[in-house]
Amino acid sequence: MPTSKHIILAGCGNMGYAMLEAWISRGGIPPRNVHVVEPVEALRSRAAVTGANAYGNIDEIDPTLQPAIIVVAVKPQVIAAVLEAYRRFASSAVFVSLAAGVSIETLETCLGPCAAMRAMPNTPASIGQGMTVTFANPRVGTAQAQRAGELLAATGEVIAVSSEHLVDVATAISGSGPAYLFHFLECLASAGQALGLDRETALILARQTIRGAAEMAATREDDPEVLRREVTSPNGTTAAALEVLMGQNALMALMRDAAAAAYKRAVELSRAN
Ligand SMILES: NC(=O)C1=CN([C@@H]2O[C@H](COP(=O)(O)OP(=O)(O)OC[C@H]3O[C@@H](n4cnc5c(N)ncnc54)[C@H](OP(=O)(O)O)[C@@H]3O)[C@@H](O)[C@H]2O)C=CC1
Ligand SMILES: O=C(O)[C@@H]1CCC=N1
Repeated sequence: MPTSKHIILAGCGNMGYAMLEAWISRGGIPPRNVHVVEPVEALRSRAAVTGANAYGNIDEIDPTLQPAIIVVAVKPQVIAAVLEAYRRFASSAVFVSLAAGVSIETLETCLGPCAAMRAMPNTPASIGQGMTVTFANPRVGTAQAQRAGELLAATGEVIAVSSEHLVDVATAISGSGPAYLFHFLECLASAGQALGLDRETALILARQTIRGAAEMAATREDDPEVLRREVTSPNGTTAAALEVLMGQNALMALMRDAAAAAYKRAVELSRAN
């Protein structure tokens, strides 16, 4: 039997669509090989614009279709109910679940014994700048792992971890991380407004500063501390600000608390599912 090239994407909301955009615009995946299942009409139409096949329900798919990979991008709270209809693919396809906190054990409870992976991506996947952390069960064969890895690599960097709980840790750092940065952007712009800039100018300054700093951090191999020190003149303006941010480890403690709260929630979700 020839190897199937078909991919099912179950759920095409924020994260599913970010992946779909990357697969088609950067990953060289022919849209005709992608089958999106999404009940929300507007999201289904958005997916169809990429050229992918779009269905409101898994039962609308050609019953003879044998997908190689099924990417599950529905909310953790509904995944068990959703997977029921996918059991028929459990003996042939590799399942890649993006759901935060949903364990491999839960996936296998829903699907029966199957090749199952967890992948924790983030929304910069849509522009090929994503970070995805993966963990696979032993049923995932070498060829399946390679094909799933290639699919995820179209969205940016991919790292495989050897312990499942590290996927929950990654959820708290890279999965949710873009939201922390977007909030930092909001905060920096708001500070600019408080000091007298209009909102539009404050956002331009904050956005380009974050873009430039992120690019520098990504392209230079120095420790971030080195980059920070380069900005900080002795007794200058940055030192004055960092005294507020770093005094008593203020931002460090806040960041650790925030990430710990995200991790705790991932663990709660794993118990609820
Ligand atoms: N957003 C992010 O940055 C990240 C999200 N994730 C994970 O990705 C998953 C999806 O998150 P996100 O995209 O934000 O959520 P969204 O709610 O934006 O997207 C999920 C979509 O799945 C749809 N859906 C519900 N039931 C089915 C079904 N039976 N078949 C197909 N689709 C269905 C939902 O419809 P309806 O609204 O009607 O229920 C919704 O449109 C979650 O498990 C999350 O943990 C992981 C990393 C990052
Ligand atoms: O907020 C969430 O639960 C999902 C998982 C990581 C990012 N978004």
